[in-house]
Parts: sequence; C-alpha cells; structure tokens
Amino acid sequence: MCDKNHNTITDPCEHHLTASNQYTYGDIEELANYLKERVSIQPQIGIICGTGLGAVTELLADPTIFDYKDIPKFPVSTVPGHAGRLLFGHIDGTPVISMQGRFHFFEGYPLWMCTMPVRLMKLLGVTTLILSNAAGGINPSFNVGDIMLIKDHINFVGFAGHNPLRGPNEDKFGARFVAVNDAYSRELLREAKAVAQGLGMKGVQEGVYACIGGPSFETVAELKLMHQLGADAVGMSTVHEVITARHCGIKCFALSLITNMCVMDYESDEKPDHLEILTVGKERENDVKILVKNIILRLAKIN
Ligand SMILES: O=P(O)(O)O[C@@H]1C[C@H](O)[C@@H](CO)O1
Ligand SMILES: Nc1nc2[nH]cnc2c(=O)[nH]1
Repeated sequence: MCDKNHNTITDPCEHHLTASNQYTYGDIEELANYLKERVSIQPQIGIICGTGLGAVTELLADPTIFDYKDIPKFPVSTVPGHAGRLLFGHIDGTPVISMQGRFHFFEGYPLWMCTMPVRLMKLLGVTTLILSNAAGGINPSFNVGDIMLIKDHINFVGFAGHNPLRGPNEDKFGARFVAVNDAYSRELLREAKAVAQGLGMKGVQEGVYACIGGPSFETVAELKLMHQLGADAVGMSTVHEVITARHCGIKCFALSLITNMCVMDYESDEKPDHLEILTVGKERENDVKILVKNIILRLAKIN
C-alpha cells in the first residue's frame, strides 16, 4: 500500500494510478472516433460473450472485425475461450457491437480497465447490453447445461473494496453514486423469459449470480456461505461490467450458462475444470445463440 501523504489526483503515485481509472473521457472518445473512422455501423446493442460462448458472434451478418491487439490502448484477452475480437455487424437488422472475449480481474487488469469497453460502447451509441458468462451452479435444483437468466447479483469483489467506479468520478459518464437494486432490467428479463418460453427451451432458470475475483474456484465452506446468502450460481465476471453500464445509463440483461455444479460436499472427488467448462460451453452455445438472437428480434419489435 502507498504510505505517501499526497494528493492522488495532482500527484499520483504508481499505486494510486492503478487504483484509479486511467482512461479519461477524452481517451475513450478518441478510441470511439478511431473505430467510427473505420466502421460506419452505429451499434444500439452491445454483447459481451462469456467463456466458450463466443459463437454468439456468428449471428452478426457480414461483420467488421478488430483484434483487440490492433486497437490502440485496448487490453488483450489472456483466457482460453476468449478470442479477443471486437465485432460490428447487424443481427436481423439491428446494429450490434460484440466483444468476443472479456477482461477479468484475475488476469491482473484493474476493474476500470476490465470495464473500459462498456464506456466505449456507450460513446458508440449502445443503449442495451447483453452479457453472458460461464458459471458454477450452487442452487441444487440446477443442472449442468442450464441457462440462468440473472435477476440480481452478489458482488463479493465489491465487498472486498474493488469497484470499477472507484477513484475520481467521470461526471460525463454518470453520477458519483449509482443505484444497482434494479441493475438487471426487469423489462428485459420479462422479455427474455417470454422468448425462452415461446421457443420451448428447456433448462432455463432465473437466479442470483455471485461474483468472486478468481482465478481460484470456491472452497466448500465458501459455497455453503454463498448458498445461504441466496446465490444460485457463481462466476468471475459480469458484475463490474453491469455496474459500469448502469453508471452510464445502459440497460442490462445477463445470463449464465451453468457449466458445472459446484462441489459442496467434502466427500466428493469432483473438481471444477476450465476445459470441462469450455466443453459445456461448446455443447450449449447454439442454444445461447438462439436465445440471444430471439431476444434481439423481440426488442426490435417492441422498441
Ligand atoms: O468470462 P466468464 O465469466 O464466462 O469466465 C468464467 C469465469 C472464469 O474466467 C472461467 C472459469 O472457467 O469462466
Ligand atoms: N467462480 C466460478 N466460476 C466459474 N465459471 C464456471 N464455473 C465456475 C465455478 O464453479 N466457479
């Protein structure tokens, strides 16, 4: 920790620099202009694809694709199952931007860096964000392969003092304090449920997503605690993106693919495993794709 007694804004030290957001509004505006000069699509909907769920990007007709490594000041994806590409295109006529790969706290990125693309989406015109993730099932009535529509979250990373909005507030994006009791749009959740029902999709659940920092998975005691607190599934992402989106007024809908059931029994020899998580993602990505496509179709009809 920094023990220097100083003004962190006018005289920042290395420690405080990583604690506070280093992307100014102007930096993100520059980034937005860089992309606008290269692609004419003005996206209304943003999509962030979770681990192994990048196939949703196949929905984009004739996409313009940027590798993260080629975009100035953009972080790069380091997790298998996250391709590291930004795509612009249309899904049934709706202009969309999609991240095929997100940034996680456990990769070493500060949360303000993990969530910078959400602010970029805002400046590009996005009003609705659709997020997906791979998660472990805590609710004993869930099964591997279920899709959980997220109605709320428990932010364990936030409980530990890490928040993407920490540091001086960027007023041009939103107010200092942000309400998150309605973080997941009730309207979008209702529409998503109606879509899933209309498609006759099996194994669609609704629940509370708990976010930990990772990369270690959970102990049995931690999982029992989360269960008692009302968590239905646990993962390592999404929540900080949603907080950043709500701060700048973007509506959010999120879903978890239950890629494994959490091991809540000391006698069990099972363990969560990233490769298995990727396999379940592959098996169910088509259903996630169909669900997302139909939600976007429905939104286009009602908006
Ligand atoms: O990006 P998501 O939240 O889908 O990634 C989850 C959490 C870990 O990164 C990884 C564990 O396998 O999947
Ligand atoms: N934290 C966490 N993240 C996951 N992502 C996919 N499965 C899991 C899990 O069991 N725990």
